[in-house]
Formats: sequence, C-alpha cells, structure tokens
Amino acid sequence: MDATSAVELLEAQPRVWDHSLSYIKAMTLQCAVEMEIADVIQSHGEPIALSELAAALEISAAKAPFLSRLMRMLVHMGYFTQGRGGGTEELYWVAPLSQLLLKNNPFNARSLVICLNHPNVVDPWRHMSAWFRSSNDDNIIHDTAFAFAHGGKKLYEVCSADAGFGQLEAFEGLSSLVDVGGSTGTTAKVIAEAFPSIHCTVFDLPNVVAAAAAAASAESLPNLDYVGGDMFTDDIPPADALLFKVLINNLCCHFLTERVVYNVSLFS
Ligand SMILES: C[S@@+](CC[C@H](N)C(=O)[O-])C[C@H]1O[C@@H](n2cnc3c(N)ncnc32)[C@H](O)[C@@H]1O
Repeated sequence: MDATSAVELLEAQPRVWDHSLSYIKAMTLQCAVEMEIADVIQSHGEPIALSELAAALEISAAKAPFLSRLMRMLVHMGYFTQGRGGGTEELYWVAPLSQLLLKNNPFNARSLVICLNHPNVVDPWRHMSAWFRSSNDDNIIHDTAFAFAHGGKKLYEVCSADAGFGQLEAFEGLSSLVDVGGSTGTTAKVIAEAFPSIHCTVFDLPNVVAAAAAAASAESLPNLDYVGGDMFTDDIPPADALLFKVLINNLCCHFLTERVVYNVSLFS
C-alpha cells in the first residue's frame, strides 16, 4: 500500500463510522422529544443543573450519568446550550432550535420526529437490500420498499391499521385540510381514507376539478370534496391546514408567496 492510499484509508475510516452511526442523532432527538426535555428545561425558568434535570425527569441516580451523555449530544446537535455559570455543576438551557420541541409551540415538530423515527418508517430502510434483491415470482408486486417491509401494505393502510402511528402523522389534530393544486385528488383521497375524521378538499383549477370529481364519483368518500378555483384570484376554502404538494416549485414564487401568505393569514 502506498503512502497516499494509506492516508486516504485513514481519512475514510471516520467517515464510515460517521455514516454507520448517524442514526444516533435521530434516536437522540426522539429520546429528547419523548422525555420532554425541552419542556422541562424551559419551565424551570433558568439554566438547570444536571441533578435538577434528572430529578425533574424522574431519572434514577444510577442512570443520571447517562443523562449527561444524552445532554452532551443534544448540546452538540444545537438543541441546548451548556455552561457552568459560577458553580461547579454543568447547567443546561434551551437553544433556539429546541423551540421546535416544545409542546406548547403550535409549530413544534414533535409528531414529525416521532413519526419519522417510528419502526413503521424505519423498517423499510432496513429491508432495502432485500427489497432490491426480491423477485416478483410469487406474483406479489411490492413496488416500494415500504410495501415490502409491511406485507404489501401502503402507507395509508399501515396508518389505518395502527391507530397510534396514524395519529403521529403530520395530520394529528386536524379536522379539515385543503390540498391546493390537488389535481386528481390522489393525495387527498389517501389522507381522507386514512383519516376519516379529517374533511379533505381538493382545490384546483375548475376544469381539472370537474374532471377529477367526475372520475371520483364512483368511489366517493363522505369526507372528500372538490372545489374549483384559481388560488391566485379566488378564495381558497378555509381549513385547519393547506397542503401544497409539488406546486410551489412549479409556479411563480413571488406571486404565489404573496397570495398564499395572504390566504394563510386569513385562517390563523
Ligand atoms: C404538478 S401538479 C401537482 C399535483 C398534486 N399536488 C401532486 O402532488 O401530485 C400542479 C397542480 O397545480 C394546479 N394549478 C396550477 N395553477 C393553479 C392555480 N392557479 N390554482 C389552483 N391550482 C393550480 C394544476 O392544475 C395541477 O393540478
């Protein structure tokens, strides 16, 4: 082995370690969300010592040293700050990033974190090589690794079968949703089927909606309807959430932003 390849090999090694262990960040974040660490520190009102944090989280003394490691990782990831103040014990405080972990922040990403780390979502990645290698000889076409890992089920079928997982979706707590530029309604239909308590509206140009509604009439869902209009000039129906999927990148951003921000502000 020549000197260059030895150096390259040496430099490559930590990268492989980094890639292999990168799940630690996701799992650390999930742990922080589940334990509500940001809420506990914020409600303490001032930087909190590790011993106080352990007590507030009801962690036994034997496990407190591991909490220190968890907090070190979360500080490294930018969710908390760490310092000693005037004393000897490490003190932790919330960094701006942890605002997205707070339960009382309506824009928090808690459900997203839990959902994206859920075994239902992670398992397909673990099965990816098996999916690539699998054949369709058994006549079961698993067109995605997700279906392969879930016995042929699609995402909304898994949501329907697993109420806990379904509630973790970004749609938690919604009673209405408008899929703006929803085209034929494929996405809205999946959401309406998976979440019968959410009223879904497909909003698209009148000619698109007319065709989509006619095609869907045979398999109509009670919580799915179609409204025709131009989002730049017509009112988008009010709803708890607006979905813009594969839309904003296709349209004039400046005009769209002005119009949509105006529309969204009407609902907030
Ligand atoms: C690329 S498709 C995206 C469809 C769908 N959201 C999806 O993810 O598959 C863009 C959609 O935006 C709709 N659209 C374009 N301009 C629009 C406007 N001014 N108002 C409402 N819908 C519009 C089009 O008719 C089309 O169905």
